[in-house]
Amino acid sequence: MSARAAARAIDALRRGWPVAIGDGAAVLSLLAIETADPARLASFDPEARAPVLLSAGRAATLKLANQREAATPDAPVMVDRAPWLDLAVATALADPQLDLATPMKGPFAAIPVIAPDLAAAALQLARIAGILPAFFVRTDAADNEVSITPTDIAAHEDAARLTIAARARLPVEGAEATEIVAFRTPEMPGEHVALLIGAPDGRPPLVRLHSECLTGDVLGSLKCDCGPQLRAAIREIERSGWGILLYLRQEGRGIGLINKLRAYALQDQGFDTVDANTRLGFAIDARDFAVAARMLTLLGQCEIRLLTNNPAKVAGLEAAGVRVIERVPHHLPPNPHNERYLATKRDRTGHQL
Ligand SMILES: Nc1nc2c(ncn2[C@@H]2O[C@H](COP(=O)(O)OP(=O)(O)OP(=O)(O)O)[C@@H](O)[C@H]2O)c(=O)[nH]1
Ligand SMILES: [Zn+2]
Repeated sequence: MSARAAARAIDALRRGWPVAIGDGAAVLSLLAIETADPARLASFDPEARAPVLLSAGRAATLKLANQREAATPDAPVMVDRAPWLDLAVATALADPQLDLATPMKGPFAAIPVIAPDLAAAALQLARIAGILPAFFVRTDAADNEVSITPTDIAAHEDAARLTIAARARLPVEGAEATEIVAFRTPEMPGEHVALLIGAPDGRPPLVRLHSECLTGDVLGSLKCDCGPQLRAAIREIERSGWGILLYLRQEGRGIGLINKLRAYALQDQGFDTVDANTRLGFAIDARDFAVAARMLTLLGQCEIRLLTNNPAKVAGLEAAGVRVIERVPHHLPPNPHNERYLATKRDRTGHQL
């Protein structure tokens, strides 16, 4: 297992360099479409034979000729290479921003996915790297390519590797008796933090899992309810006597800031938050709440009350061994810009009202 391999692979993909994923039995060599250029594509695939790896959500959006219904939007699909499928066409396949502007060439045909486990790992790596989940693929590795295994990628998001790195007193607005605890793993670029608010009194703590939202938390975006929810959670925990706010670096429900902003651009075209993620080729919610469970466990809290409207957070914590004895609703008044977003969460992602 090499964490270094995953870090190098992420760096390579973002720079437009090829990466090989192998598991001993097979290898897939990948060139990310978002960061490729024509010269790199030509040297990666001189005979223009490499098929395109996409996610099922993207393939369904593109109405690929023989695309079978896949179980999840982030499952792998491969598209046969045709001579006219050059980088510009591949970019239109990868990037939904162009869907309404570019009349699709085609017909595109799906082929059986080569090395499905490796292909799924490749899409996961794209999400971690914050790039569009779309690649040219070859089934051999070139010399000098960064090479990586699915285990390396899994280690990158392995909650068990999380440890406490620092803690300090941090009076915050609305809760002056607060301590901040920062966590990290060797691999993860973003540090998760916990605010311990008030003093433990023997009762299970009131806990809020807050996923990072730069636009809402910091910039005051009205498109979502994150900023007000964050500040209200601190006040409510303080009022309850004591509890914990986990600030999880899961920007954009785990797809990263750039891809979230791509989803916002699709929302500007009329798609809702669910369809925008699917059209980009990501799961509707890519977060893994095992990381939150691990943080609570490291803080010695295995039984909690949870401030949320999202049953998936309850289920995620329970599955990772934290008992949620009560779900406490966390609603804030809507504004004209986030009404539709909140309605979509209620109607399509199981949020409770
Ligand atoms: N991909 C994507 N992410 C979004 C969008 N709007 C907000 N987010 C992200 O969604 C997350 C908000 O999550 P939370 O408020 O913690 O959780 P929740 O699932 O709404 O559940 P609650 O606990 O009921 O608030 C943050 O990571 C935001 O960046 C969107 O349109 N697309
Ligand atoms: Zn937000």
